[in-house]
Amino acid sequence: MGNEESEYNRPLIHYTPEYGWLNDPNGLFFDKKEKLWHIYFQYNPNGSVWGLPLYWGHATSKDLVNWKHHDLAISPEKDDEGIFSGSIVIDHINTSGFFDDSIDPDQRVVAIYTNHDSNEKQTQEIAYSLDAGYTFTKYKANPVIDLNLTQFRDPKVFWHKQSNQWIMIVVKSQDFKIQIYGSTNLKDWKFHSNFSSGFYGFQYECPGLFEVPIENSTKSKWVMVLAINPGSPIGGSFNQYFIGDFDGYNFAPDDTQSRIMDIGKDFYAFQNFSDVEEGAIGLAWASNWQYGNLVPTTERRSSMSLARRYTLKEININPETKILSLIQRPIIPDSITAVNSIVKTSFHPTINNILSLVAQDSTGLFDFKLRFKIKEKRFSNQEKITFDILVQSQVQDNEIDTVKVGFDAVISSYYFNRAIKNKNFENEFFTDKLSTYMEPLSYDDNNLPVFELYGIVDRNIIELYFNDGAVAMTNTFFMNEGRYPHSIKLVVNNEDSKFEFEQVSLRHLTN
Ligand SMILES: OC[C@H](O)[C@H](O)CO[C@]1(CO)O[C@H](CO)[C@@H](O)[C@@H]1O
Repeated sequence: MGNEESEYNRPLIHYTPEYGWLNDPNGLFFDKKEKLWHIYFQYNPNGSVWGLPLYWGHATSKDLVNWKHHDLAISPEKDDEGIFSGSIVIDHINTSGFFDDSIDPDQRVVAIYTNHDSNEKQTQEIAYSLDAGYTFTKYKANPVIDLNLTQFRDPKVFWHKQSNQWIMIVVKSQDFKIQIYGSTNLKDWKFHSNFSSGFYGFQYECPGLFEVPIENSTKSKWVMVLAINPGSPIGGSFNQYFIGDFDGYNFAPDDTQSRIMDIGKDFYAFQNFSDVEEGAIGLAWASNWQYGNLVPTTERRSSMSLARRYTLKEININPETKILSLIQRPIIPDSITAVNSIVKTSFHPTINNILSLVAQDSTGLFDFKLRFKIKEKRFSNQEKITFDILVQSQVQDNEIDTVKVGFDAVISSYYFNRAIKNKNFENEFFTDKLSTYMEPLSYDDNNLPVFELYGIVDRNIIELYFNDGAVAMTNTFFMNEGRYPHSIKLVVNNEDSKFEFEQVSLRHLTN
């Protein structure tokens, strides 16, 4: 690993720019010809804070964890302007007329983005690429949609085969309207409808609409995603989503439920990839506008989340009711292997019988997977029956920094704690304790409740997936200068722990 100071808290497999500021993922697409993933992103190359001029940065990957940086993809015309968020589609049948037969149908790349001009006016523009997504030419008749507004942005476009048209999902941000437009050629757009629902917060941002397969079924549903910032129930930025049907003109939600995509503090501006060969894959910006510009990394600020595969499944939210929910599973290639690990197929922890994986010459990359049952179903509410996974730094100046995730069997809830006394970072909005109630994933033959937990730690970010992706929680954390994860421990808090682990895997990983 890069041992220089600025690298100790730079994630290994979560995308970060080489230098500068990154926020929203943009233009995510899969090049089917090259089998290559492309991410673009909101990028300030001139400093590690958000600022104009703002560009589309660009990176590519064959496996969604090893990224190759490329030159700026789309640039504003003036230094006090920004190429704000947007998306990319592959215009296979050349509806736009931008391409000739020399361009492979799987590489007919058209970007749709918000141009934020010096008067703060926000209009929707398009640009096409004749080299499969590395350089772009702006459409000579831009903008393609101009409502003379300053809060009108973040177009997510896709081909809706059922109604044979391009669909744009874009927000009138502070009017709390998701607007749906249609087009046959990406140049001329017709307003179809508005959709408003869920938490309003201060403003809508980064909307999206994508089809998600239902597990163990041939059916799928449409998922509308919507970013809110500020105004998250846990502070600052978050993504909510709605499940429903889409006919090419109107989105009809199944219910009035607003569902939260990721209950952590650092998962924002989610976008799904265009032209994925099967299913639904997406990722988000792993930070929060409350403190994103202030976190104690210097050369660069923030990273993307891991890419995740999305499905829908009915999950119990209480003993009586199941609801259809997004299931998220991180995409981790086999090239990520264990340097050392502790794997058990059955483990009964006690206060003195713990598991501790210590990495020599740590990469800072770890994961853990637990499947456990609780041996009793009734507890007095004065009891404390918990286990903890402790992610700890190396000892430095006789101190050690810890991030932990645990489970309390009495209230059937996971908890997370990233409270670290960091001399360089103190922020009132950097919420350090989070939790979620979980119904059991299943019950064993003796009707004992079974739960699962998967976590991946990558130097200064931890992604948690509860009950096989039924709930996800993404958080950054900042250990003191030079410190980063060196060990993982599984501990319990009482002598006769009521936990029976059917599976424990603690791994120190290398990429
Ligand atoms: O100054 C940017 C402001 O904080 C916005 O709320 C951030 O907006 C987003 C969301 O993070 O970032 C983009 C711009 O970088 C914009 O297109 C998108 O709506």
